[in-house]
Amino acid sequence: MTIYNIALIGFGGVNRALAELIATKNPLWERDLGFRLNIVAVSDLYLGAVISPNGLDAKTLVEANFTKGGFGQLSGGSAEANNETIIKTAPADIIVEATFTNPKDGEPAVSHCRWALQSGKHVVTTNKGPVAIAAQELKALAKAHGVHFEYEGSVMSGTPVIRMAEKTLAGAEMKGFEGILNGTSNFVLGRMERGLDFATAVKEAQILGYAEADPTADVEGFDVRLKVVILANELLGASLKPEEVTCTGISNLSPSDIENAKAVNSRWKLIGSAVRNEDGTVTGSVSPKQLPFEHPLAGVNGATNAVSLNTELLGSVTVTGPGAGRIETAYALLSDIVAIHNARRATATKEAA
Ligand SMILES: NC(=O)c1ccc[n+]([C@@H]2O[C@H](COP(=O)([O-])OP(=O)(O)OC[C@H]3O[C@@H](n4cnc5c(N)ncnc54)[C@H](O)[C@@H]3O)[C@@H](O)[C@H]2O)c1
Ligand SMILES: N[C@@H](CCO)C(=O)O
Repeated sequence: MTIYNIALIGFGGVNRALAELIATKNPLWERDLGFRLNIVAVSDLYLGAVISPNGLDAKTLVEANFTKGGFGQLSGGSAEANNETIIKTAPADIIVEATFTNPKDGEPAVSHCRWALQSGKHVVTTNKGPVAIAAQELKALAKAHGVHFEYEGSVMSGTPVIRMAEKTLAGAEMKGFEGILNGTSNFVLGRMERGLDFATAVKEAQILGYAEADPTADVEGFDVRLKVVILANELLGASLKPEEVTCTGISNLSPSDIENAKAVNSRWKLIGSAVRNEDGTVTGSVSPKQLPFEHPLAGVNGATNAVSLNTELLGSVTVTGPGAGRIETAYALLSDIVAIHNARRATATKEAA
Protein backbone atom coordinates (compact mmCIF):
# COMPACT_ATOMS: atom_id res chain seq x y z
CA MET A 1 0.00 0.00 0.00
CA THR A 2 1.23 3.46 -0.92
CA ILE A 3 1.16 6.49 1.36
CA TYR A 4 1.47 9.90 -0.23
CA ASN A 5 2.74 12.61 2.06
CA ILE A 6 1.10 15.88 1.13
CA ALA A 7 1.65 19.53 2.09
CA LEU A 8 -1.31 21.91 1.88
CA ILE A 9 -0.60 25.47 0.76
CA GLY A 10 -3.68 27.48 1.72
CA PHE A 11 -6.14 26.11 4.25
CA GLY A 12 -9.41 27.70 3.16
CA GLY A 13 -12.57 26.04 1.88
CA VAL A 14 -11.03 23.63 -0.59
CA ASN A 15 -7.97 22.33 1.27
CA ARG A 16 -9.96 22.11 4.50
CA ALA A 17 -12.51 19.99 2.61
CA LEU A 18 -9.68 17.76 1.40
CA ALA A 19 -8.53 17.35 5.02
CA GLU A 20 -12.13 16.49 5.95
CA LEU A 21 -12.16 13.77 3.29
CA ILE A 22 -8.79 12.45 4.46
CA ALA A 23 -10.12 12.26 8.04
CA THR A 24 -12.90 9.88 7.00
CA LYS A 25 -12.06 8.28 3.68
CA ASN A 26 -8.47 7.01 3.93
CA PRO A 27 -9.58 3.41 4.61
CA LEU A 28 -11.88 3.51 1.55
CA TRP A 29 -9.16 5.01 -0.65
CA GLU A 30 -6.68 2.42 0.60
CA ARG A 31 -9.10 -0.35 -0.42
CA ASP A 32 -10.34 1.12 -3.73
CA LEU A 33 -7.53 3.34 -4.95
CA GLY A 34 -4.46 1.71 -3.42
CA PHE A 35 -3.18 4.69 -1.43
CA ARG A 36 -3.68 6.76 1.69
CA LEU A 37 -2.95 10.46 2.12
CA ASN A 38 -0.92 11.80 5.03
CA ILE A 39 -0.76 15.56 5.70
CA VAL A 40 2.80 16.45 6.72
CA ALA A 41 2.55 20.25 6.52
CA VAL A 42 0.12 23.12 6.11
CA SER A 43 0.84 26.77 5.42
CA ASP A 44 -1.87 29.42 5.38
CA LEU A 45 -1.68 33.20 5.21
CA TYR A 46 -4.17 33.60 8.06
CA LEU A 47 -3.57 30.55 10.28
CA GLY A 48 0.22 30.20 10.05
CA ALA A 49 2.27 27.12 9.28
CA VAL A 50 2.81 23.69 10.78
CA ILE A 51 5.08 20.86 9.80
CA SER A 52 5.08 17.34 11.22
CA PRO A 53 7.16 14.77 9.32
CA ASN A 54 5.13 11.87 10.78
CA GLY A 55 1.83 13.44 9.83
CA LEU A 56 -0.82 15.71 11.30
CA ASP A 57 -4.17 14.43 12.46
CA ALA A 58 -6.58 15.54 9.71
CA LYS A 59 -9.59 15.46 12.06
CA THR A 60 -7.88 17.79 14.54
CA LEU A 61 -6.89 20.17 11.76
CA VAL A 62 -10.48 20.35 10.58
CA GLU A 63 -12.25 20.40 13.92
CA ALA A 64 -10.00 22.66 15.99
CA ASN A 65 -11.39 26.12 15.49
CA PHE A 66 -8.08 27.85 14.82
CA THR A 67 -8.09 31.63 14.87
CA LYS A 68 -5.52 33.96 13.26
CA GLY A 69 -2.02 32.54 13.77
CA GLY A 70 -3.57 29.46 15.42
CA PHE A 71 -1.12 26.95 13.95
CA GLY A 72 1.46 28.59 16.24
CA GLN A 73 -0.10 26.60 19.13
CA LEU A 74 0.74 23.27 17.48
CA SER A 75 3.98 21.38 17.93
CA GLY A 76 6.11 22.26 14.87
CA GLY A 77 3.87 25.27 14.23
CA SER A 78 4.34 28.99 13.74
CA ALA A 79 1.87 31.87 13.63
CA GLU A 80 3.11 33.00 10.20
CA ALA A 81 2.75 31.27 6.83
CA ASN A 82 6.01 29.75 5.66
CA ASN A 83 5.25 28.67 2.11
CA GLU A 84 8.70 28.62 0.58
CA THR A 85 10.36 26.59 3.36
CA ILE A 86 7.48 24.15 3.56
CA ILE A 87 7.28 23.65 -0.19
CA LYS A 88 11.02 23.18 -0.55
CA THR A 89 11.85 21.22 2.60
CA ALA A 90 8.77 19.43 4.00
CA PRO A 91 8.95 15.65 3.42
CA ALA A 92 6.02 15.82 1.00
CA ASP A 93 5.55 13.87 -2.23
CA ILE A 94 2.76 16.20 -3.36
CA ILE A 95 2.17 19.93 -2.86
CA VAL A 96 -1.53 20.82 -2.87
CA GLU A 97 -1.84 24.46 -3.95
CA ALA A 98 -5.18 26.07 -3.06
CA THR A 99 -4.43 29.69 -2.23
CA PHE A 100 -6.28 32.67 -3.73
CA THR A 101 -6.44 32.84 -7.54
CA ASN A 102 -4.70 35.98 -8.73
CA PRO A 103 -6.13 36.69 -12.19
CA LYS A 104 -3.45 39.31 -13.01
CA ASP A 105 -0.14 37.45 -12.82
CA GLY A 106 -1.02 34.23 -10.99
CA GLU A 107 1.35 35.03 -8.11
CA PRO A 108 2.34 33.91 -5.54
CA ALA A 109 0.83 30.59 -6.65
CA VAL A 110 3.02 30.41 -9.78
CA SER A 111 6.09 30.59 -7.51
CA HIS A 112 4.60 27.98 -5.17
CA CYS A 113 4.22 25.57 -8.10
CA ARG A 114 7.68 26.41 -9.46
CA TRP A 115 9.37 25.78 -6.08
CA ALA A 116 7.55 22.48 -5.68
CA LEU A 117 8.35 21.14 -9.15
CA GLN A 118 11.99 22.26 -8.91
CA SER A 119 12.19 20.34 -5.60
CA GLY A 120 10.99 17.17 -7.34
CA LYS A 121 7.48 17.30 -5.82
CA HIS A 122 4.25 16.71 -7.71
CA VAL A 123 1.78 19.61 -7.75
CA VAL A 124 -1.99 19.36 -7.71
CA THR A 125 -3.89 22.62 -7.77
CA THR A 126 -7.33 24.16 -8.12
CA ASN A 127 -5.80 27.60 -8.54
CA LYS A 128 -6.56 28.98 -12.00
CA GLY A 129 -3.76 31.57 -12.00
CA PRO A 130 -0.73 29.29 -12.51
CA VAL A 131 -2.58 27.18 -15.10
CA ALA A 132 -3.90 30.08 -17.20
CA ILE A 133 -0.73 32.15 -16.97
CA ALA A 134 2.21 29.76 -16.66
CA ALA A 135 1.06 26.27 -17.70
CA GLN A 136 3.69 25.84 -20.41
CA GLU A 137 6.57 26.73 -18.11
CA LEU A 138 5.21 24.62 -15.25
CA LYS A 139 4.54 21.58 -17.46
CA ALA A 140 8.10 21.81 -18.81
CA LEU A 141 9.46 22.05 -15.25
CA ALA A 142 7.41 19.02 -14.20
CA LYS A 143 8.75 17.02 -17.13
CA ALA A 144 12.34 18.05 -16.44
CA HIS A 145 12.02 16.92 -12.82
CA GLY A 146 10.08 13.71 -13.51
CA VAL A 147 6.98 14.81 -11.59
CA HIS A 148 3.38 15.75 -12.39
CA PHE A 149 1.58 19.09 -12.59
CA GLU A 150 -2.18 18.37 -12.40
CA TYR A 151 -5.01 20.91 -12.34
CA GLU A 152 -8.36 19.27 -13.15
CA GLY A 153 -10.15 21.47 -10.57
CA SER A 154 -9.12 24.70 -12.30
CA VAL A 155 -12.14 24.34 -14.62
CA MET A 156 -15.58 23.11 -13.43
CA SER A 157 -14.27 22.02 -10.00
CA GLY A 158 -14.50 18.22 -9.67
CA THR A 159 -16.48 17.69 -12.89
CA PRO A 160 -14.09 16.01 -15.32
CA VAL A 161 -13.45 18.17 -18.35
CA ILE A 162 -9.75 18.65 -19.02
CA ARG A 163 -8.61 15.06 -18.52
CA MET A 164 -11.81 13.66 -20.00
CA ALA A 165 -11.47 15.73 -23.17
CA GLU A 166 -7.76 15.05 -23.55
CA LYS A 167 -7.99 11.33 -22.92
CA THR A 168 -11.39 10.14 -24.08
CA LEU A 169 -11.97 12.63 -26.92
CA ALA A 170 -8.47 12.26 -28.35
CA GLY A 171 -8.75 12.23 -32.13
CA ALA A 172 -12.28 13.72 -32.18
CA GLU A 173 -10.79 17.02 -33.51
CA MET A 174 -11.83 19.77 -31.16
CA LYS A 175 -13.02 22.88 -32.98
CA GLY A 176 -14.23 25.01 -30.11
CA PHE A 177 -16.36 25.13 -26.99
CA GLU A 178 -18.95 27.25 -25.22
CA GLY A 179 -20.13 26.95 -21.68
CA ILE A 180 -21.22 28.20 -18.31
CA LEU A 181 -17.92 28.17 -16.44
CA ASN A 182 -18.56 30.16 -13.28
CA GLY A 183 -20.74 28.76 -10.51
CA THR A 184 -21.12 32.04 -8.62
CA SER A 185 -22.41 34.13 -11.53
CA ASN A 186 -24.77 31.36 -12.64
CA PHE A 187 -26.07 31.05 -9.07
CA VAL A 188 -26.48 34.84 -8.82
CA LEU A 189 -28.39 35.07 -12.13
CA GLY A 190 -30.73 32.30 -10.96
CA ARG A 191 -31.36 34.02 -7.62
CA MET A 192 -32.02 37.34 -9.42
CA GLU A 193 -34.58 35.57 -11.63
CA ARG A 194 -36.36 34.75 -8.39
CA GLY A 195 -36.36 38.39 -7.35
CA LEU A 196 -33.30 38.57 -5.08
CA ASP A 197 -31.07 41.62 -5.40
CA PHE A 198 -27.56 41.27 -6.84
CA ALA A 199 -25.59 42.01 -3.64
CA THR A 200 -27.58 39.55 -1.49
CA ALA A 201 -27.23 36.85 -4.13
CA VAL A 202 -23.44 37.34 -4.20
CA LYS A 203 -23.36 37.10 -0.39
CA GLU A 204 -25.22 33.78 -0.55
CA ALA A 205 -22.68 32.46 -3.07
CA GLN A 206 -19.87 33.48 -0.72
CA ILE A 207 -21.47 31.68 2.22
CA LEU A 208 -21.90 28.55 0.12
CA GLY A 209 -18.16 28.57 -0.73
CA TYR A 210 -18.60 29.20 -4.46
CA ALA A 211 -17.18 32.70 -4.76
CA GLU A 212 -13.58 33.82 -5.06
CA ALA A 213 -12.04 35.68 -2.10
CA ASP A 214 -12.78 38.80 -4.18
CA PRO A 215 -16.10 38.01 -5.94
CA THR A 216 -15.43 40.76 -8.49
CA ALA A 217 -13.56 38.05 -10.42
CA ASP A 218 -16.75 35.98 -10.57
CA VAL A 219 -19.23 38.67 -11.55
CA GLU A 220 -16.97 40.65 -13.92
CA GLY A 221 -16.05 37.52 -15.90
CA PHE A 222 -12.31 37.46 -15.01
CA ASP A 223 -12.64 33.96 -13.54
CA VAL A 224 -14.35 32.67 -16.71
CA ARG A 225 -11.67 34.38 -18.81
CA LEU A 226 -8.98 32.31 -17.03
CA LYS A 227 -11.02 29.15 -17.63
CA VAL A 228 -11.48 30.00 -21.33
CA VAL A 229 -7.70 30.43 -21.60
CA ILE A 230 -7.08 27.11 -19.81
CA LEU A 231 -9.52 25.17 -22.02
CA ALA A 232 -8.42 26.89 -25.25
CA ASN A 233 -4.76 26.20 -24.53
CA GLU A 234 -5.35 22.63 -23.35
CA LEU A 235 -7.97 21.47 -25.82
CA LEU A 236 -7.45 23.66 -28.89
CA GLY A 237 -3.66 23.85 -28.70
CA ALA A 238 -3.81 27.65 -28.44
CA SER A 239 -1.41 29.86 -26.55
CA LEU A 240 -3.87 32.52 -25.45
CA LYS A 241 -3.14 34.97 -22.67
CA PRO A 242 -6.01 36.26 -20.49
CA GLU A 243 -5.78 39.79 -21.89
CA GLU A 244 -6.40 38.42 -25.39
CA VAL A 245 -9.87 37.16 -24.40
CA THR A 246 -12.62 39.79 -24.55
CA CYS A 247 -14.47 39.93 -21.25
CA THR A 248 -17.78 41.34 -20.02
CA GLY A 249 -19.37 40.20 -16.76
CA ILE A 250 -22.90 40.23 -15.35
CA SER A 251 -22.70 43.22 -13.02
CA ASN A 252 -24.42 45.52 -15.53
CA LEU A 253 -27.47 43.27 -15.90
CA SER A 254 -30.37 44.98 -14.15
CA PRO A 255 -33.47 43.36 -12.62
CA SER A 256 -35.40 44.71 -15.64
CA ASP A 257 -32.98 42.99 -18.07
CA ILE A 258 -33.72 39.74 -16.24
CA GLU A 259 -37.49 40.35 -16.31
CA ASN A 260 -37.46 41.34 -19.99
CA ALA A 261 -35.64 38.13 -20.89
CA LYS A 262 -38.18 36.08 -18.95
CA ALA A 263 -41.02 37.79 -20.82
CA VAL A 264 -39.66 36.39 -24.11
CA ASN A 265 -38.99 32.89 -22.72
CA SER A 266 -35.27 33.32 -22.32
CA ARG A 267 -32.70 33.90 -19.60
CA TRP A 268 -29.27 35.45 -19.21
CA LYS A 269 -26.21 33.24 -18.88
CA LEU A 270 -22.55 34.20 -18.64
CA ILE A 271 -20.98 32.33 -21.53
CA GLY A 272 -17.28 31.60 -22.02
CA SER A 273 -16.29 30.33 -25.45
CA ALA A 274 -13.43 29.81 -27.85
CA VAL A 275 -13.29 28.81 -31.48
CA ARG A 276 -10.57 27.74 -33.88
CA ASN A 277 -10.72 30.04 -36.92
CA GLU A 278 -10.08 28.95 -40.48
CA ASP A 279 -6.55 30.39 -40.39
CA GLY A 280 -5.77 28.22 -37.34
CA THR A 281 -5.87 31.05 -34.79
CA VAL A 282 -8.09 30.70 -31.71
CA THR A 283 -10.41 33.45 -30.48
CA GLY A 284 -11.91 33.45 -26.98
CA SER A 285 -14.61 35.56 -25.38
CA VAL A 286 -16.66 35.97 -22.21
CA SER A 287 -20.01 37.76 -22.21
CA PRO A 288 -23.58 37.50 -20.94
CA LYS A 289 -25.92 36.00 -23.53
CA GLN A 290 -29.70 35.86 -23.57
CA LEU A 291 -30.52 32.21 -24.33
CA PRO A 292 -33.99 30.88 -25.28
CA PHE A 293 -35.33 28.41 -22.70
CA GLU A 294 -34.84 25.52 -25.15
CA HIS A 295 -31.09 26.19 -25.55
CA PRO A 296 -29.10 23.31 -23.95
CA LEU A 297 -27.26 25.72 -21.61
CA ALA A 298 -30.39 27.64 -20.54
CA GLY A 299 -31.50 24.93 -18.11
CA VAL A 300 -28.17 24.78 -16.23
CA ASN A 301 -28.96 26.22 -12.81
CA GLY A 302 -27.31 27.17 -9.54
CA ALA A 303 -23.57 26.54 -9.19
CA THR A 304 -23.77 23.87 -11.86
CA ASN A 305 -21.56 24.41 -14.91
CA ALA A 306 -21.74 22.95 -18.39
CA VAL A 307 -19.52 23.05 -21.42
CA SER A 308 -20.39 21.98 -24.96
CA LEU A 309 -17.29 20.78 -26.78
CA ASN A 310 -17.64 21.14 -30.53
CA THR A 311 -15.80 18.32 -32.31
CA GLU A 312 -15.40 17.45 -35.99
CA LEU A 313 -16.12 13.72 -35.64
CA LEU A 314 -18.72 13.62 -32.85
CA GLY A 315 -20.44 16.97 -33.17
CA SER A 316 -21.28 18.58 -29.85
CA VAL A 317 -20.49 16.78 -26.58
CA THR A 318 -21.80 18.47 -23.44
CA VAL A 319 -20.44 17.87 -19.94
CA THR A 320 -22.51 19.11 -16.99
CA GLY A 321 -21.74 19.01 -13.29
CA PRO A 322 -20.74 21.00 -10.22
CA GLY A 323 -18.69 24.06 -11.11
CA ALA A 324 -17.88 25.19 -7.58
CA GLY A 325 -18.15 24.04 -3.97
CA ARG A 326 -15.66 23.01 -1.31
CA ILE A 327 -16.07 19.21 -1.32
CA GLU A 328 -16.69 19.16 -5.09
CA THR A 329 -13.39 20.95 -5.65
CA ALA A 330 -11.51 18.84 -3.09
CA TYR A 331 -12.64 15.87 -5.18
CA ALA A 332 -10.80 17.42 -8.15
CA LEU A 333 -7.60 17.31 -6.06
CA LEU A 334 -8.24 13.67 -5.25
CA SER A 335 -8.79 12.93 -8.95
CA ASP A 336 -5.43 14.58 -9.71
CA ILE A 337 -3.74 12.39 -7.10
CA VAL A 338 -5.43 9.31 -8.56
CA ALA A 339 -4.03 10.33 -11.98
CA ILE A 340 -0.53 10.63 -10.51
CA HIS A 341 -0.86 7.29 -8.72
CA ASN A 342 -2.07 5.50 -11.86
CA ALA A 343 0.68 7.03 -14.00
CA ARG A 344 3.34 5.95 -11.47
CA ARG A 345 1.92 2.43 -11.37
CA ALA A 346 1.90 2.25 -15.17
CA THR A 347 5.55 3.36 -15.28
CA ALA A 348 6.53 0.82 -12.61
CA THR A 349 4.77 -1.96 -14.53
CA LYS A 350 6.53 -0.95 -17.77
CA GLU A 351 9.91 -0.86 -16.05
CA ALA A 352 9.34 -4.27 -14.48
CA ALA A 353 8.42 -5.84 -17.86
N1 LIG B 1 -14.27 27.11 -3.82
C1 LIG B 1 -14.50 26.66 -5.03
O1 LIG B 1 -15.62 26.28 -5.39
C2 LIG B 1 -13.38 26.55 -6.01
C3 LIG B 1 -13.58 25.80 -7.19
C4 LIG B 1 -12.52 25.68 -8.11
C5 LIG B 1 -11.33 26.35 -7.87
N2 LIG B 1 -11.18 27.08 -6.72
C6 LIG B 1 -9.89 27.72 -6.48
O2 LIG B 1 -9.24 27.02 -5.43
C7 LIG B 1 -8.48 27.93 -4.63
C8 LIG B 1 -8.92 27.82 -3.19
O3 LIG B 1 -10.28 28.11 -3.11
P1 LIG B 1 -11.01 28.23 -1.69
O4 LIG B 1 -12.45 28.25 -1.97
O5 LIG B 1 -10.42 27.26 -0.74
O6 LIG B 1 -10.55 29.70 -1.28
P2 LIG B 1 -10.55 30.33 0.18
O7 LIG B 1 -10.52 31.79 -0.03
O8 LIG B 1 -11.60 29.70 1.02
O9 LIG B 1 -9.16 29.83 0.78
C9 LIG B 1 -7.93 30.27 0.33
C10 LIG B 1 -6.97 30.10 1.49
O10 LIG B 1 -5.67 30.39 1.02
C11 LIG B 1 -5.00 31.16 2.00
N3 LIG B 1 -4.00 31.94 1.30
C12 LIG B 1 -4.18 32.94 0.42
N4 LIG B 1 -3.01 33.39 -0.04
C13 LIG B 1 -2.04 32.66 0.57
C14 LIG B 1 -0.64 32.63 0.53
N5 LIG B 1 0.05 33.47 -0.23
N6 LIG B 1 0.02 31.73 1.29
C15 LIG B 1 -0.66 30.86 2.09
N7 LIG B 1 -2.00 30.85 2.17
C16 LIG B 1 -2.68 31.72 1.42
C17 LIG B 1 -6.06 32.01 2.65
O11 LIG B 1 -5.67 32.39 3.97
C18 LIG B 1 -7.26 31.06 2.65
O12 LIG B 1 -7.33 30.32 3.84
C19 LIG B 1 -8.69 29.32 -5.24
O13 LIG B 1 -7.62 29.59 -6.11
C20 LIG B 1 -9.97 29.17 -6.03
O14 LIG B 1 -10.02 30.01 -7.17
C21 LIG B 1 -12.16 27.18 -5.79
N1 LIG C 1 -15.46 31.08 -7.90
C1 LIG C 1 -15.47 30.04 -8.86
C2 LIG C 1 -14.95 28.75 -8.25
C3 LIG C 1 -14.69 27.69 -9.27
O1 LIG C 1 -13.56 28.00 -10.04
C4 LIG C 1 -16.90 29.83 -9.37
O2 LIG C 1 -17.83 30.39 -8.78
O3 LIG C 1 -17.07 29.13 -10.36
